[in-house]
Amino acid sequence: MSKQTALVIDDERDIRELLTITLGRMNLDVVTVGSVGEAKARLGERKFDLCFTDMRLPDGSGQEIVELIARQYSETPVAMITAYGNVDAAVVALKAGAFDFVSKPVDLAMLRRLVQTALKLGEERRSGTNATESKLIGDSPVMQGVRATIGKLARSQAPVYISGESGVGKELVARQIHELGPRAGGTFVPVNCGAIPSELMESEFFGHKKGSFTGAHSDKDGLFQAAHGGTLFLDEVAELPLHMQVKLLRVIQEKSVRPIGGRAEMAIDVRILSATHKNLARLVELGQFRQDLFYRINVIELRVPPLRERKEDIPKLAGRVLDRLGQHGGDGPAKLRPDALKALLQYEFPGNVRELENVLERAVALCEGNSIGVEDLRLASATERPPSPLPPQPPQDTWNAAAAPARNAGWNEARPAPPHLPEPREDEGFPNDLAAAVAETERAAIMKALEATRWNRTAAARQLGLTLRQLRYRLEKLGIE
Ligand SMILES: Nc1ncnc2c1ncn2[C@@H]1O[C@H](COP(=O)(O)OP(=O)(O)OP(=O)(O)O)[C@@H](O)[C@H]1O
Repeated sequence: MSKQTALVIDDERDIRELLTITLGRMNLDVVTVGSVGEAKARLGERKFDLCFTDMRLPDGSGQEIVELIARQYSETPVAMITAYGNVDAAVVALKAGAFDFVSKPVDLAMLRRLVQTALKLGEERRSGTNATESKLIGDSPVMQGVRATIGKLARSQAPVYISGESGVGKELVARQIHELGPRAGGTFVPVNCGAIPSELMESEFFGHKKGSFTGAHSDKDGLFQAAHGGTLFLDEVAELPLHMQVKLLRVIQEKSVRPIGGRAEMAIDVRILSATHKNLARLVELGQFRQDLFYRINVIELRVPPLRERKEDIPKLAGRVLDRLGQHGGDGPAKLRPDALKALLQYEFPGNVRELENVLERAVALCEGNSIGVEDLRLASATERPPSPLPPQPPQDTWNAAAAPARNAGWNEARPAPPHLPEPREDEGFPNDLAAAVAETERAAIMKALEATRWNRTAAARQLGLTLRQLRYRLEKLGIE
C-alpha cells in the first residue's frame, strides 16, 4: 500500500521541519509549502490524506485553505495550527470545517493522536459519497421507505423537519439529504440548538461586527454565513428560546441575516433541515414553540422510525458496529453468540441505535475470547428499565417513512461546541500552555459527566451536548480509557 501523504502549510521553517520529522516517523510522506498560493497549487495536483495549515501566511490566511478544502477536497481532514493563545481562530476554523487545531508550541503526543484520528476520519470520508448511504444501515421495509424519501427530499430545496426518538439516526438522515442533493458541494453545518448558551445564540447564528458588544474583538461570521450555499441542520430545534424563534423566522423569510452591530443585511442561501426528539406539534399547542416558525421549518416532515419498529435491521447494524469496534483492537471484530443476538432482538431499545452502539461497545470490553454472550450485553430487564422518555409520535404526512418510505440528523460533529472555558481573570494572567489548559478543562468536564452517568457514554455525551462519536473522539484524543 502506498504511503499516506500530508501537506504542511507554514511559513516558519522550524514548524515545517518539526512536522516533517514527526509525521515521517509516523510513516507519512510530507509535502511542505510556505504560502496559500503554493498550497492551492499542490492541492490541485494530487490528493492528500491530511493537511496542516498555519493561520497567518504571507499571502493570505489558513482559514482560506480550510474553506477551500471543505469545499473542494472535503475528503482531506485539515487541522489549523494556531498561534499561542488564539482560541477564537481555532473555533472559527472548526466551524469552517477543520477537524481540529494544534496550538504552538506543538505538543508532540497530542499531535500524534490528532494524526491518527485524522487518518481514520479521512478513511471514513473516502469510503465514498456512498459512505453516508452505506452508513444508513437497514433493509427493513420502513428503512427502505426512509431511503426512498431521502432520495426525493434531496432533490427538493424545501425545509425538512426530521422527527423521531432520540438516537434513531436523525442526524445521519439529515446528512444524507444534504449529500445526495445539489448542495453537496456546500457545507453541512449541524447545530445543536440545546448546546448554545441563550446569550450567545444570536451572535452564533448571525455573527457580529467588531465592537458590537464587550468581547467582540473582531468581525465574526455566524452559523448561517458558514452554511451559505449549503445546509444548516438545526438539531434539537425545540430547545430554541422564544426570542430566537422570532429572529430565526425572520431570517428564513427574508433569506438574509444582519450580524449583531451590522448595518447591512447579507443575503444567504441556506437550506434548513431541523430535528428534535420532542413532539413539536404538541409544543406548539402548549405555546412553547411558535406556530409560524413550525410551519416554516416543517414544510415536509420525515419520521425516522424507532429501532423496535425495524428489529430485522438489528443483526446488520450490530455487525457494522462490531466491525468498526474491531478495527481498533488486535483480534478483529467480536462476534455475537446466538443467545446474545436473540436477546438483542427481544430488547426494546428505548435509546434506539445509539443505545445499541453503546451496549455493544460495553460488551466488547467485557467479553472474553472475542465472543459476546447474553451476559456481556447487560441489557436492562423490563422491570428495571426507566419509563420510556419518548414523546408520542407526531402525525405522519405523505412523505412519512412509516406510511411510504423515509426520514432522519451539531455546534458538533465536525464542529463540536467548544468547551466553555471560564474567562481568565486579568489578575490570573494566561495559562502558559493553552492547549494543555483546554485539554484539562475538557478532561475535567468529560470525567464529571462520565462519573455522573456511571460511565454510560451515551448519557455522558448527551449531558455534554456531544454526539457519542464526538465524545469517543475526545476520549481517544485525551487518552481516557
Ligand atoms: N440506520 C443507521 N445505520 C447506521 N448507523 C446508524 C443508523 N441510525 C443511527 N445510527 C447511528 O446511531 C447513532 C445515533 O444517530 P444520530 O446521532 O443520527 O441520532 P439522532 O436521532 O440524531 O439522535 P438525537 O435525537 O439524540 O440527536 C450515530 O452513531 C449514528 O451513526
